[in-house]
Amino acid sequence: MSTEHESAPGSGELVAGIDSSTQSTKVVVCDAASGEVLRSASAEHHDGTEIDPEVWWNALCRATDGLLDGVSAIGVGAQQHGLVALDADGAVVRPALLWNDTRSAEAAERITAEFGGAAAVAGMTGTVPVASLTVAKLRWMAEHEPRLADLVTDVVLPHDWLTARLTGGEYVTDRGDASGTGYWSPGEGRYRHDLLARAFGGRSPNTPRVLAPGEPAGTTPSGVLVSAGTGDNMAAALGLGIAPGDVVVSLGTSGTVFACSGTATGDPTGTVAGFADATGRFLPLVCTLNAARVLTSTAELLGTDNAGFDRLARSAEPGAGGLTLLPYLDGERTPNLPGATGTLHGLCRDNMTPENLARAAVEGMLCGLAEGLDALRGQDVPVRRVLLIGGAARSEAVRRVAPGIFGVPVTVPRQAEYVALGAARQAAWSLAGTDRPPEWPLATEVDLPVDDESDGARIRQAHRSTLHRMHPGVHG
Ligand SMILES: Nc1ncnc2c1ncn2[C@@H]1O[C@H](COP(=O)(O)OP(=O)(O)O)[C@@H](O)[C@H]1O
Ligand SMILES: O=C(CO)[C@@H](O)[C@H](O)COP(=O)(O)O
Repeated sequence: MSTEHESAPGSGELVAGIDSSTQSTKVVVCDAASGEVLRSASAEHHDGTEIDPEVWWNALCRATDGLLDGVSAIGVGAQQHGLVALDADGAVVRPALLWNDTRSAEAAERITAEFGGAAAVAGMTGTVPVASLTVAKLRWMAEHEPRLADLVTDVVLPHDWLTARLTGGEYVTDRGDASGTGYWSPGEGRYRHDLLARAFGGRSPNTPRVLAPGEPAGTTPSGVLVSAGTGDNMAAALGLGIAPGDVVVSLGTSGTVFACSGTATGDPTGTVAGFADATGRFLPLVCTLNAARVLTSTAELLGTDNAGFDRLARSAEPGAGGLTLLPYLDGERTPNLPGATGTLHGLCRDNMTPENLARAAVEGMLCGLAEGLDALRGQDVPVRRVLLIGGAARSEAVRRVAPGIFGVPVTVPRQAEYVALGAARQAAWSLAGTDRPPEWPLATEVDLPVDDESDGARIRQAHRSTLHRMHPGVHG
């Protein structure tokens, strides 16, 4: 466990936000009125694509140990989509299957066809099922673990499970996280139990009650208010307080590109997931499976750490001497290539240097996300600037390369755990009982202009031609 920061408490009420993401749990304690972060801590999870939810609970307990004194309300943001399948006694029937587990890829294809095809299902739930979605994981379970599937009475998501652990009460969720299941309609604001039953062998298990934005979930046994919680990307949007024209690019385990929108989307190509947000609006989002770990794995290969990797990447020329990396190290979700592996293209004796390899990793990761920005534009989402967050946004190399590849100015907000901050802001909202969340100012660390678009365009073109050479079926 690490406690990262401590300063004098503010005068007002305190709220806490938790981010239970893929690699770790982070906690911030904030002043409820201003959002100023007063205390923070984190605890690691172990690697893998399935995990016993007790690991999240233990990490939450370690990270919050001694941190919550004086806190009046708490909120949980957590990784989206994970399947927590429970039996009649409330016990998990198997470890949770996470968003980055690709075993459900064929199941996703089958249910998309059964639901009437991509356009039809995008119209019903906003999102075309891929391996990540809860609905695909349920089908996989029904097909491959039928005896366990028979035991399932309730299906909840990671944040629902943690929230209920805090309250000791019924399972509840919010519209943001519910929208990532594949059996909830953001446009209609209701579950599609018919789709859930069709995916799960004809039977629809219980699903958590969907709370209204700002509605509390309950209290802890010691009387601390617990807010509804939400998915991690929805929490980040709330933590950043994004406005029209702002698009968030989050470089965590996943790479996500998202914006808030007043209208529900339903992209029939499946690239843009039509999620809901935590405030009553919508959150069109593109997700890649390979982001920060592309950099950390390349650093490991090169025998260096994050700082050394950064120095290498920054000393190579734009275009990495002709190297392109398709960084599908864990398969890929966008483009939908769950079984893919990575490709390093264009090697010759002259360009085969650690510097070029590091730079190709940065460019390859960012090119995938730039495709996401284009896909959002295709859904009429305005893209005026990118807000860059997540672990890999700390990388100086990423910061230098991103504006050129994205073709729009990039703002790096002041370093903070924005998922945890958004969960804390939701807690402050529930505590205040107001119609809207409290206004918390967003501080900027640096604004990065686009200084050489032509490099970015050239790099993206090289990335696209490698993609089409290796995966000719991918459109775009
Ligand atoms: N300076 C850096 N350069 C590259 N990657 C970094 C840097 N700092 C942290 N990371 C990586 O960011 C990732 C964690 O990011 P985070 O947003 O917390 O992920 P998640 O929310 O998915 O758990 C880790 O893989 C970590 O190694
Ligand atoms: O599946 C998605 C979004 O649809 C992921 O963004 C997960 O929500 C996990 O996020 P991180 O652990 O990378 O923050």
